[in-house]
Amino acid sequence: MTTTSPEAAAGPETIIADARERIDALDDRIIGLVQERMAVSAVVQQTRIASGGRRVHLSREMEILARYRDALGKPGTSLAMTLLELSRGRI
Ligand SMILES: O=C(O)C(=O)C[C@]1(C(=O)O)C=C[C@@H](O)C=C1
Repeated sequence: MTTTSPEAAAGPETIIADARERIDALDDRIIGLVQERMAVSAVVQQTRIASGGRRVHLSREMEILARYRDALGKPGTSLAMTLLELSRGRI
């Protein structure tokens, strides 16, 4: 008797449509997390500015860039730069 996985039985169009649904759901969650990150970052920046500091904290940004690069390689650095730009605006 041969066994067939549900994926193999489904056919390529169904597999692709199902996977795209999962990708859309993941993107919704990622966008929500980015928006949450922006809101939390705004709290940090506003608190620092209100106590006489600057909006930007470069050594903290270096830690974040290194974290993303270590996890995702060179494109991770670009992703972290985009997240930082979304969170604190352009510098
Ligand atoms: O961690 C901080 O001190 C922040 O202000 C947050 C944050 C960030 O979005 O990660 C934003 C601006 C700073 O330049 C560094 C980091």
